[in-house]
Amino acid sequence: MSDVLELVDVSVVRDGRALVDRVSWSVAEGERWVILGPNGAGKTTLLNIASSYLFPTTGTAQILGEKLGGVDVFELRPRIGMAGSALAERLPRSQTVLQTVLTAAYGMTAGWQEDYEEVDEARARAFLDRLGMSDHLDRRFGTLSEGERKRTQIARALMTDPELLLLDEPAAGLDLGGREDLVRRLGRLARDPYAPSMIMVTHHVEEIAPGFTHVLLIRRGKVLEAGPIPEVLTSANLSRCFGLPLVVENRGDRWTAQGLPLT
Ligand SMILES: Nc1ncnc2c1ncn2[C@@H]1O[C@H](COP(=O)(O)OP(=O)(O)OP(=O)(O)O)[C@@H](O)[C@H]1O
Repeated sequence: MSDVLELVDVSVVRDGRALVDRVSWSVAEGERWVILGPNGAGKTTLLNIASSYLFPTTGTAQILGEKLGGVDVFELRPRIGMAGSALAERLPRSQTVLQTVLTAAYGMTAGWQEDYEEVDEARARAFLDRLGMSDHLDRRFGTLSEGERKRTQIARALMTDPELLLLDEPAAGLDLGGREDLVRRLGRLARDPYAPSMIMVTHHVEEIAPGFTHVLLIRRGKVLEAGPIPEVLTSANLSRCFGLPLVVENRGDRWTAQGLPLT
């Protein structure tokens, strides 16, 4: 298996502070990673490097076999699918759901044209169907609920047939039903052998979908642990990561975590 992402001794320094501090991390083809850590730990910073939008201050980052700094990022970016609130803010609110997904095939966030290929439209419809959005194809993106918006974004991220899929807090802001619906859909995607390698940022172990294979725990810019979920996602490691005593439980193929009561 080849690496889709390889960070060696990567730091990102801003105003004299390391947001990400000497991180070495490899993601092999087919792996599905979760990045877990408290607010401000550096999760989004890591994802921004993986998406080629942020270059390390020191260290080297290789994405899909290409070294950041030595490759034209405009050739690299279509190979990476992204869904997250930063991107959602750039999507025009007046575009329909179908248009929102279809424009991704042309590397755009906007610019509806009449001459999109039928084959692209069929693909967009199929991805939206998979994400449970078939009933909303003509709805304006700006009128969607948070959950519908997240699912549209994931369909959009898949549209370019990416080799690496990056999801930044896909379940943030969803109610219980919305979260569980999304986790089921992400689980189906994660278990699909033809789906791209995946990296998902989250704050909650409850949002880890079945089929995800690895977890990276980050705190204050440093990687605490990284490896297969059953080995790394322990009460001791999660307590260290979030800075308070936590009990992690695994039921079936899902995870929960609870703080111990104050004495
Ligand atoms: N451009 C910047 N200049 C200075 N500090 C920054 C910059 N971007 C991010 N930071 C800081 O870097 C730290 C890590 O930010 P990052 O967004 O990666 O954390 P995160 O783990 O994704 O947090 P959250 O869970 O709250 O989204 C934070 O303290 C943030 O305030």
